[in-house]
Amino acid sequence: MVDTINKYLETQLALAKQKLEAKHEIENNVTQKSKKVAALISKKQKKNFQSNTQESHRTEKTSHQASTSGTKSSDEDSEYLPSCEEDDDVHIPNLTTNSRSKQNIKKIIDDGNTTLYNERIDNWRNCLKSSLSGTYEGDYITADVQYILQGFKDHDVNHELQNGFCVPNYIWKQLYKYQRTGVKWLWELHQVETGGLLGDEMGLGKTVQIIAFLAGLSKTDYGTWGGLGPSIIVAPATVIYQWVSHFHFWYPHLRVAVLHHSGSHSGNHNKLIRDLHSSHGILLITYAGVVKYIKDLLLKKWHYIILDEGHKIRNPNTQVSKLVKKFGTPHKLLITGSPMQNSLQELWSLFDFIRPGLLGTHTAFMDHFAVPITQGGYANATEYQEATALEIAKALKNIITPYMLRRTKAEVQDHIHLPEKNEQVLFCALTKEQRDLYMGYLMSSTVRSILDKDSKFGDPLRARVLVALSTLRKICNHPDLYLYEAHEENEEVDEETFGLWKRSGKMSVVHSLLKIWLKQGHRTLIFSQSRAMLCLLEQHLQSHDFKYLKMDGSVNVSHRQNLIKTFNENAEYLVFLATTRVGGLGVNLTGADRVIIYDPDWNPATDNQAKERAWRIGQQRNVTVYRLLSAGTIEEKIYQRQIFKNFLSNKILIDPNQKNVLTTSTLQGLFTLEDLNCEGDTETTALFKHTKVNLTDKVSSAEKSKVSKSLSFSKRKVEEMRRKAREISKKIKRDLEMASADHEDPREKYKKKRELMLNPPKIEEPETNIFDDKITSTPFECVLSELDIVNKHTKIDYEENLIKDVLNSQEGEVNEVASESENVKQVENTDANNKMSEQNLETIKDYNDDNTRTGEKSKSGKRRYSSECDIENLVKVKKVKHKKQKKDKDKKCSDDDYVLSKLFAKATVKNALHHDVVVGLAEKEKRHKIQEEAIKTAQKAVRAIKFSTK
Ligand SMILES: Nc1ncnc2c1ncn2[C@@H]1O[C@H](COP(=O)(O)OP(=O)(O)OP(=O)(O)O)[C@@H](O)[C@H]1O
Repeated sequence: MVDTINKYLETQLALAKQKLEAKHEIENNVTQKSKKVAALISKKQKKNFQSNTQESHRTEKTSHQASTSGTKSSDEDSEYLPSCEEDDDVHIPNLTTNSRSKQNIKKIIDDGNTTLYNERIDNWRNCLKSSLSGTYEGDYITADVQYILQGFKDHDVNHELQNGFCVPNYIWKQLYKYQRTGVKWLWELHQVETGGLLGDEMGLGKTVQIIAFLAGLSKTDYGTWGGLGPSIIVAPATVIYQWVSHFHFWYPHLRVAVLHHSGSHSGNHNKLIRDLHSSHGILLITYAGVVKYIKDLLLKKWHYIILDEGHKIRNPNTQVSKLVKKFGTPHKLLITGSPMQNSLQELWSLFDFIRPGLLGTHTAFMDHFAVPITQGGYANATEYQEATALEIAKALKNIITPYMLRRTKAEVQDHIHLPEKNEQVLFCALTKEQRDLYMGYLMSSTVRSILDKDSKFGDPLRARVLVALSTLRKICNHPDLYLYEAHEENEEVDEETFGLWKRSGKMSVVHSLLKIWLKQGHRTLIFSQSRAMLCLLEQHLQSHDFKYLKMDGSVNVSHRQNLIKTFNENAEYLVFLATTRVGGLGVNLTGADRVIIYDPDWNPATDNQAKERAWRIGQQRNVTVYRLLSAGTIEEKIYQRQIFKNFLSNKILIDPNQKNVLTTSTLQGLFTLEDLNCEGDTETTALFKHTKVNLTDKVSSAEKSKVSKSLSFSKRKVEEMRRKAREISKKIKRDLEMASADHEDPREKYKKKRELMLNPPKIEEPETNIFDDKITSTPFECVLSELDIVNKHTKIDYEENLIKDVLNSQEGEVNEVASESENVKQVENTDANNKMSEQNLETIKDYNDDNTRTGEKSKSGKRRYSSECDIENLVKVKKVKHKKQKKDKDKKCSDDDYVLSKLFAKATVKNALHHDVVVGLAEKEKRHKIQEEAIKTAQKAVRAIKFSTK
């Protein structure tokens, strides 16, 4: 035993030495220029830290206010500070200004100005009249006019629902079935005077459902307002005019005014509030606007307050979160496609708005719900913790289900028939220059001060880490974003080479992609976190004569909607450039069928929101999304973190490759530059090997068939091999059980358990269908998948707790059973409390029933869910597809394969992963684990009953 430990330590020592030597060699190869630049930048950063620290001491009081206001960092809501949405951007020289193609975009006009409003209403009435008489020649197309032009005569008839609720026929008939369910649900909530969260996945028409409901309300004589009273919709700046144009299209009758400096009203804002209030209209306002005008808004009574992209109030401590909760009405709706992004606390904050008190006080919720659920999700959680977490999560689901409606695209695919989506992560090679600069910066005093615990830097470590990470990200994007920081004020910029695509690995990939897509006739959305990067991309597009449009924080809010419309309707624009924050939320960009996410965000929801701009209702073509990552760099770590924010599965965390993943939690892990392993894989592709895009499979199908032939076995042989595998795995299990019964040395036991976890024996997949439809269709499960409960996990606490777990495993058993039964009691009580409110909301039951039915269908038809879950199932999906669809898919595959083969050939892309398969596998593993745990919980319950009778 001592021998083994010694041997192990020796190997580790040898490995560490080898690593150190390799590191020295790399460091020696860093050029003098790179070291000099890094030193200069580090010096500047240090100076900034010092002046910032002094500044922050001086303005401590005011900065505290700003940090809790939630407005400064609220990106696109910067209408009062037009271009400060991406604070840490470098201001690079604008070489593009002279030749910049003019974006001649018209404004959308809201109804803030009474004269203009009356003109619009007259125009609409004329259009209606002329369409009815068959002489329509207007320029204002609305949903009712469109309906008449399609030959229908009943546009002014209402569709009556339960308790006299009337929705105009022309709207009702154009809604998808699930949207009708949504409208009914909103009406149910209205009648019981409560708020709700409409959480449908992005692009399923939440806006339309809300407008249909409000239109219905205005047609229904009900309640103190006798229909629809004056209401407020709060939305991010980019989408407020989208609301205007949706209202003007679907329900032109209603007055919709924007309270924002871009709005059409003139004069005092109080006058607008008064006018709008008396005409029972809709006041559209940004989140920043709420903070600014809260006093005047609270002076009036409002019927509805609706938060679009309501996840913006997920942090309960921001000023805006606190202020929106001050409106007195019970009719509060929150709309978001990403209800929970990071933690359960966020869910609490959202529900604290729609139904204050439902989830208790913040402290009580954190103690009794958030903490146990979070603990149960850790890889090292005990069985008791896991079971408790599961039960509490179920109880939480029961509480919130009546007030939350969420449907996924997969669930409603039979209604909306979205085209296919292919999403891949491309690992791009850094250029030589980038590598050199990256290594140079890693050796700089800023990074050294972070890694050196005894460093004498006075400023907070956190600030230094953030600056260093953002500097590394700049190098990943383009060397010039970094080098420009070292520029002296009067230094000339070399216009020939500044921002040149060849100098950045990712930009080279963009260059190749755009060239190919131009030939293939695709149109592209490019998202970047950074405005400076967007400028470099813009310069590139101009020099290659690509027609493009660009939207970032500097574009006037009232122009944004028309910019989007122009792109969607005008195919000559090949590229739409946007910052992820301004263009990635809420808008419809279905004109594009290709999406490039140039740099990843720490929060996976931000990137997910961005990519959903193209893949939504209205998209006719297959969509391909490429996320670009610089291989081996900080971007890969960010991506891993993104994935693990989506992972709740213990099994994934105890994957043989987990060591690599968990190192991302250490500072050292973040400040390294990883090389490819011996198989040519990056860190992430090695982790998710099974999801790797393997072109050779498709390219040389002839060869493949040769190989498969030579490796084929008879059925009998396969059966025999399976039997053997089963026997072996049983034996290993038996041995392990016997070993634990022998009370062997806990260290030895730990080693064995760890070994087994790292190299699990191949056990056949159980036959059970883990995609149990009930689980899949439960909204809360979808939400849970976005819950981050493993991200704080580190390798060290994993290992330490694993040892503890092994040592405690015997004594824990009895205690667990006792305390668990107590826990079950608590949960039962919560269940009972919530039964009352559930009874009132019949629609939700209808919806769930509906889902179960569709689920059954899918079980036998093997149509849905599977495509998101594993590659094998994907093949099956292909097989059952209609011929034409198959042809489309094949075409898309060959298009995408062609693109990838080109990129691989140029060695600009090192590897590619199927993003949705990576996330889908995690989902599958999660459900598998949950089901296993449910079984264990049931077994324990039986044991508890037996135990209690003894
Ligand atoms: N019933 C419908 N008929 C026609 N078009 C529809 C219908 N429902 C939705 N759409 C269209 O689908 C697109 C997406 O709708 P919408 O913007 O309301 O989605 P969303 O769920 O609010 O998305 P996000 O979460 O991204 O904001 C819009 O272009 C909208 O006009």
